[in-house]
Amino acid sequence: MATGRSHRPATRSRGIPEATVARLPLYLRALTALSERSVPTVSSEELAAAAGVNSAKLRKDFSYLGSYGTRGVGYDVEYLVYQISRELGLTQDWPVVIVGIGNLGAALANYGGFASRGFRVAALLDADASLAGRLVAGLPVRHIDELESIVADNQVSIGVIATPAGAAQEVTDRLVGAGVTSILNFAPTVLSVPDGVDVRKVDLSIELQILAFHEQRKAGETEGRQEPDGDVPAVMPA
Ligand SMILES: NC(=O)c1ccc[n+]([C@@H]2O[C@H](COP(=O)([O-])OP(=O)(O)OC[C@H]3O[C@@H](n4cnc5c(N)ncnc54)[C@H](O)[C@@H]3O)[C@@H](O)[C@H]2O)c1
Repeated sequence: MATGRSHRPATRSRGIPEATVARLPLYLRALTALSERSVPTVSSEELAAAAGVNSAKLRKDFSYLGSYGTRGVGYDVEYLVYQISRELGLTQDWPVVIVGIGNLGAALANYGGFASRGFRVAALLDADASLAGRLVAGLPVRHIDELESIVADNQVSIGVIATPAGAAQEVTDRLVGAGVTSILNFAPTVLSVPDGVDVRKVDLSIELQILAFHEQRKAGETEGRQEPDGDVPAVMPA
């Protein structure tokens, strides 16, 4: 979910809808798995199932890329990997900085999936001077006061925030002031950013709360089925 003050259009350049953009990484993950198994072609139905998407939607999404597949053969896996990677801007490297190297920041720094997808961790930054110089995932933690020079020297355009919520806006302002235009925010707070800056928010606790909601409903349905006459709902509606 994008947050912040900036109003982003519903479609991106070349008229690709945001909803399609959001599914491209799902197709890419499924296609990469096929590519690793040296599978040359894939049908829209197979790929849709692997990506967890409806196949008509997949065909529509691929039509925005100008990719229609070949009847009876399907889509060329390698070419589609290239096309989607290019569309997502993954054919170039994106240096990122991670700010806040506590439990989460260190776990993110150790996550191999960034580098393998072209997101090079340029620096790890923290306000705690006692952490400076400590190696995390092979990189020395650097003091937040170095943020501006690191962003400029490495042409960083993506910042990852893993600080406590109370520090996240201040860190955002510094990142934006230094020239960062995309932020991945793990802190549980809404960030304000100027136009032209994209913010994506990741919050596992929100995902868990949604699962809790579904669990509660499932439990209610099961208990409801167990009622002898089924008249009395196990969970009273709010
Ligand atoms: N999105 C999620 O799913 C998810 C999951 C876990 C944690 N979190 C959030 O991630 C954040 C970090 O959690 P944690 O457990 O790693 O906390 P932590 O206390 O272990 O680490 C926070 C780090 O941020 C640093 N910091 C504080 N202010 C700073 C500033 N102004 N500039 C730079 N660094 C600063 C601290 O020195 C510390 O090293 C919290 O906001 C937490 O709520 C989110």
